[in-house]
Amino acid sequence: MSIGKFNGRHLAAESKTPFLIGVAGGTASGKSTVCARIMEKLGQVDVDTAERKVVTISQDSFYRELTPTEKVRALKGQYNFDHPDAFNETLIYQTLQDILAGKKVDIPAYDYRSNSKSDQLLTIYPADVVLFEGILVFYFPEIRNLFHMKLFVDTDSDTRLARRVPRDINERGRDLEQVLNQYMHFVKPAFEEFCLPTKKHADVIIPRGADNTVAIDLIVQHIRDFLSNRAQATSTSPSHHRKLPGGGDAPLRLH
Ligand SMILES: Nc1ncnc2c1ncn2[C@@H]1O[C@H](COP(=O)(O)OP(=O)(O)O)[C@@H](O)[C@H]1O
Ligand SMILES: Nc1ccn([C@@H]2O[C@H](COP(=O)(O)O)[C@@H](O)[C@H]2O)c(=O)n1
Repeated sequence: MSIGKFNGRHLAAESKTPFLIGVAGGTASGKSTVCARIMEKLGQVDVDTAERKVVTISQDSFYRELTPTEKVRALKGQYNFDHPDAFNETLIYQTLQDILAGKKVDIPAYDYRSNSKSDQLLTIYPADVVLFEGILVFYFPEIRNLFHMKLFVDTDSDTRLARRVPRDINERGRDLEQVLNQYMHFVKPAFEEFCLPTKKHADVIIPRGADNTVAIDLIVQHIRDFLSNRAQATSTSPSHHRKLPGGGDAPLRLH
C-alpha cells in the first residue's frame, strides 16, 4: 500500500524507508535553526536519540579530510570549504542510501576548530523522517534525486554575513580578518556559483528562515500527515492510535 507520492515516488506504508527532506540555503541562513524548530514542534528534542521519529543530519559531517598543506591554508581562511569538491559526494550518497534502506549509520561529527572530523561518531538510528541540511545538498544530481521533499532557506545576504561573523568568532574559534577574507574570497562567490542556482530545485522556499513560523508550521503539518498516514497504514490494532503533540486526533505520539 502506498501512503503518498512524493516527488513522483511512492512511499510504501509498510516499508522502513524514511521520508527524506533536504534543507539547503546559504551559510548562516538558518538551516540548522529551521531543522531545530521542526524537531521542537514535533516534540522530538527530549526523546532519546535511538527512539526519535525525526532526526537531523548535517552535510558538514561529510567534509573531506584535508592534506597537511590544505590544513595550513584553512587556518588562514584560504581554503574553499564552499566548493563542491570540499565534500565527499560518494560518502553522502552511500550514507543516504543506507538511511533510505532503513539501516543504522554512524557518521563523523565535525570539528570546525581543527577543520576535520572529530573522534566522536554520531549514530543515526532508523527514523520515519530524516532532515539533511547543508549549503550544497541539492548540488549533486544523484544526491538531490534522493529527497522526497526539498526546502531552501532564503535569507538576505547581509543578514547571513551579520550572523556568520559572530558565530565563526565565538563558536568556531576564528578571528575577524580570517572570517572576512574567507567570506569575500570563497563563501560569497561559491554561494552565487554553486548554492543559489540550486534554489530552483526546491519544492518549498522559506524566506527569512526560522522567523517564518507560517512556513515552518506548514512543513510540520505535512510531516505530521506523513507520520499519521504511515502509522494508520501499518497499525492493525486500535491500541496503536494515539495523539500527536498538538496535533488533534492524529494516530501517533511522537514523544
Ligand atoms: N531567525 C533568526 N534570528 C536570529 N538569529 C538567528 C536566526 N536564525 C539563525 N540565527 C542565528 O544565526 C546563526 C546561523 O544560524 P544557523 O541556523 O546555524 O544557520 P545555518 O545552519 O544555515 O548555517 C546562529 O548563530 C543562529 O543562532
Ligand atoms: N572547517 C570548516 C568547514 C566549513 N566552514 C564553513 O561552514 C559553512 C557551512 O556551514 P553553515 O552552517 O554555515 O551552513 C561554509 O560556508 C564553510 O565556509 C568553515 O568555515 N570551516
